[in-house]
Amino acid sequence: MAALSSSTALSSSSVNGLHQRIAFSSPPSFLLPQRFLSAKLSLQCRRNSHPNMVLMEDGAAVTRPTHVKNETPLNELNERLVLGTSLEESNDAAGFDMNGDESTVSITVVGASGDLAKKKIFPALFALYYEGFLPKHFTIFGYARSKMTDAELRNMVSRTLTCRIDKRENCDEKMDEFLKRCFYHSGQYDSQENFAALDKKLMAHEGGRVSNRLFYLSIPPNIFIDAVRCASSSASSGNGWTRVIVEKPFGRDSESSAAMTKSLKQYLKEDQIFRIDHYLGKELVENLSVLRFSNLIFEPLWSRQYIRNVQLIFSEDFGTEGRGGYFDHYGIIRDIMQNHLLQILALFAMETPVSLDAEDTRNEKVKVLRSMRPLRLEDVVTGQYKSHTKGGVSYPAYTDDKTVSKDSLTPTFAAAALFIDNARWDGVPFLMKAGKALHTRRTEIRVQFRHVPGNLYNRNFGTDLDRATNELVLRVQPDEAIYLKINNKVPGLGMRLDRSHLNLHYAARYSKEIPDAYERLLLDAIEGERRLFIRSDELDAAWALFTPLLKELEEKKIIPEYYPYGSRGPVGAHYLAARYNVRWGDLGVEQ
Ligand SMILES: NC(=O)C1=CN([C@@H]2O[C@H](COP(=O)(O)OP(=O)(O)OC[C@H]3O[C@@H](n4cnc5c(N)ncnc54)[C@H](OP(=O)(O)O)[C@@H]3O)[C@@H](O)[C@H]2O)C=CC1
Ligand SMILES: O=C1O[C@H](COP(=O)(O)O)[C@@H](O)[C@H](O)[C@H]1O
Repeated sequence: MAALSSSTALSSSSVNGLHQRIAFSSPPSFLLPQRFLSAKLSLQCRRNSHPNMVLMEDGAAVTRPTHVKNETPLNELNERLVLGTSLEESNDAAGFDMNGDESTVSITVVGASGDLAKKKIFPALFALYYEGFLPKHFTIFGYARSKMTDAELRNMVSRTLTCRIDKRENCDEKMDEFLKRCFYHSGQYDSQENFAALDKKLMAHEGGRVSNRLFYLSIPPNIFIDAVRCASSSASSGNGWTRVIVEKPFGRDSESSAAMTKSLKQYLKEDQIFRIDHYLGKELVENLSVLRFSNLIFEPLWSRQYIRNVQLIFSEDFGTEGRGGYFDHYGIIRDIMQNHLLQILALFAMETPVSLDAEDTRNEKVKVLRSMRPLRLEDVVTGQYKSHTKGGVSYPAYTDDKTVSKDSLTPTFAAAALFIDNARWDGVPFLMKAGKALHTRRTEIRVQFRHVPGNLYNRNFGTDLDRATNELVLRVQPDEAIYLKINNKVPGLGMRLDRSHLNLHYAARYSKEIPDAYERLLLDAIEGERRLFIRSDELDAAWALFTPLLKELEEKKIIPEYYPYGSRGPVGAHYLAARYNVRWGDLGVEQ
């Protein structure tokens, strides 16, 4: 923050490096990044004599990747904590010393009375606490204009907390302990005085330790900058790190996004800004790189040579109920495509990063985004849901929402064809489809492969050869799964071919509940791991692709294709796909 000297900027690589771990489970040996460093693990880490390997409680060997630069021996880190160091060094130490007595982490949820705070942020913080991922000394503050006492905040938060389905031991006790660490401060978002009063309370809780502060901006975007300005001048840490999580929307186009970045950078350095895209915290999205880069059967196929098209599909079976005011200003392209789906696309299509370090991954994402063609109007179909009655139940039209104008042309559905003009992906259509009020709630990545050349079994497939190609599906949600459609012989004396799924169904394979995306991202922000957050040049590249299209849609007042609430969306999406010789994978009988 402006008030912070340059020495408060976090030097990321050493912290990231220490927290980036690879776990090898028992046979079959499968490579998984296991980045979590629980308080317990830090302790074990220090006890272990081998600098690169520790044993988890479940017996898995956990190693620190050898590529990590600037690794600081653990005992040296501890020594530095005790001896006192420059701010930058204490940043590293404080970030790592999750179990130590010397540092604290204070998390301030700005906009604590709001929907996102209740629905996602407090429950995620509790889950982290329950699992032992929060440091020994932490405090949570809610900040908003609403008048509330600490007890009222705790009461509000307690109604949102649940225990893991797979772990319920001591849950009530843990909730009580957690709630005792939650406090509330009422204030205006543009008041330095109010933030200064928050600062005093934070200091009292920090008790003279190295103070690390995380502010989560869970407020509407028009007040982001006020809040950052006040937090920076009146409530940033004096001797540790200060980080700010910023929620989307990051502007509405290239210009407004650049203006927001410029304003944020008046008060924060880029490495203090954690722009969140919660899709990057989803388990299956994290697994995308693992699947691709750690399996020989996939990595060599990942190009135009073998992949015919890629589909990124997001659908929700509910409308904008309750969020129409926000949504009408943005529409589905800005709400889902320009961020969530494009981020997945970038991860999918990027070249192999030099390492798992945040900057290496983000560099590759920027490169691939900058190799993409800006969207053209003819490659996009938009839609808006209309009312529909089914089984005696009436479902509203988008424009029935009182906060939406009756003549709104805002798309609640869009399908688009995107292209990456580089050697790997030349000519491969990347199709995106996102919609609200559709027939199902689902997010998936579909990879359709080419035909086997000169396939011996062509005549056994019948006339529709498309049906015989392989398809890899990553079902991000719900009911996470990765399955590969293959061709096999139907058992028996004849030669009949069938399509089957090789299926990694998470619920069947793993008994552990999958953490919510916000848990992963909050923990990353606390640990200073930036890999899953959006860097400003990524954001610029993402907006550059969509801004001309968004302007054209609005200037030409393009009328969306109306589709009934609960349907599969506009038929235009099929024509668009057909133009590129693609069939949407989510529509067939056999999905
Ligand atoms: N809700 C969701 O599911 C998602 C939200 N987001 C983003 O997260 C952020 C927070 O979202 P959400 O919790 O839904 O937002 P809310 O509309 O619930 O606002 C959060 C809090 O901000 C304060 N606030 C609201 N409007 C104003 C205003 N005009 N001026 C000053 N203060 C205001 C209110 O607190 P008080 O009056 O007490 O000060 C409110 O409780 C937004 O940027 C949103 O775009 C992103 C993804 C999903
Ligand atoms: O960012 C957003 O995401 C939600 C969907 O998130 P999910 O994790 O529930 O899939 C979407 O409903 C909302 O419109 C959008 O702003």
